[in-house]
Amino acid sequence: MALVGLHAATVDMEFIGVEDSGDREDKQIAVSIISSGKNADKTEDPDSLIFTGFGGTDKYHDQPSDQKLERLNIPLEAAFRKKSIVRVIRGMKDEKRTHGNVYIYDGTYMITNMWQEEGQNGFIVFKFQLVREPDQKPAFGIWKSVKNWKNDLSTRPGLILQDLSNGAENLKVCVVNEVDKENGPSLFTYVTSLHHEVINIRPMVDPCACGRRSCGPKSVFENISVSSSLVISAKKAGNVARFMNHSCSPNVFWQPISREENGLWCLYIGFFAMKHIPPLTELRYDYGKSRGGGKKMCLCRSKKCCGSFG
Ligand SMILES: C[S@@+](CC[C@H](N)C(=O)[O-])C[C@H]1O[C@@H](n2cnc3c(N)ncnc32)[C@H](O)[C@@H]1O
Repeated sequence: MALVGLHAATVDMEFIGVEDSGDREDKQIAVSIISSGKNADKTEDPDSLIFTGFGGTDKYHDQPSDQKLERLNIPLEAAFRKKSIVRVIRGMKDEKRTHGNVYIYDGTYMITNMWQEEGQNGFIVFKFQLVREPDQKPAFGIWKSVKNWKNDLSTRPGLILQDLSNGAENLKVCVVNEVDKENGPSLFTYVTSLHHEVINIRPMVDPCACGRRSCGPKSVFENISVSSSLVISAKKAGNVARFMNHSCSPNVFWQPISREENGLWCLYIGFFAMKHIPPLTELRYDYGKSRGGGKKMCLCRSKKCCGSFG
């Protein structure tokens, strides 16, 4: 199938992608749509939407005449009749943006129904009902939920505590358990900086031997051995990173990093992305395994899960 066109239909950012269907009867079939979420497109249900057909409008975006089964309504009708899959991008107003919408790719849908009805101006419009295919990760639905939670955090499912940081962080750190009845850590202090004993690693300045003027001094670390039993523990106190879970298919990795603070070098644990991480994805790293295999049963549910960790 060759991609025939991606057509802009109205200024509300309603697009449909159309392919040559290879069928003599149905020359073109809709393969993707962008719904602006404005006008008559119903967006309350995150798993379905009603998409309004095209046509019947004038340059002032009024609708002075009926929509007909022509132009872009034809490939939509073909996708309905053939029960073919349509990729959907859904738009939503976002208060942080003064112009336009936020658009989110929401996976595959199927056109399950189409009908005609009287539109706002009294003329006939086409309506297409699209239902999201099952077993897909939430995308638009999550975005909508987060918007609702921002307005009223108590509506968030599994919420135990609204802000674990008690105002110490700019954004609230919610404690949520959607899995079982456990109530989260009882003896835990939220801290935003590392509480540590001074670790005596000092950089020494070494003049470079290359002789070039532009070349500055070299910094080398004083070769002292840090005790091999050095432990950074977040058991009783820590920040949000302390709640990151293990995964056998992690999206971040950890690394010790040293940072100078008031002339002293301090060790931290830094987390770095291993791949592109879409918004609202849980950050998880590989806890590793002790020799002879992990001691805890792993519930990471990734395809590559090896059953245990720790
Ligand atoms: C550093 S805490 C992570 C935060 C923890 N989920 C919590 O609510 O406090 C580590 C503990 O979380 C649990 N955990 C983390 N990842 C897990 C996984 N993939 N499977 C099962 N339990 C896990 C284990 O009980 C582990 O000892």
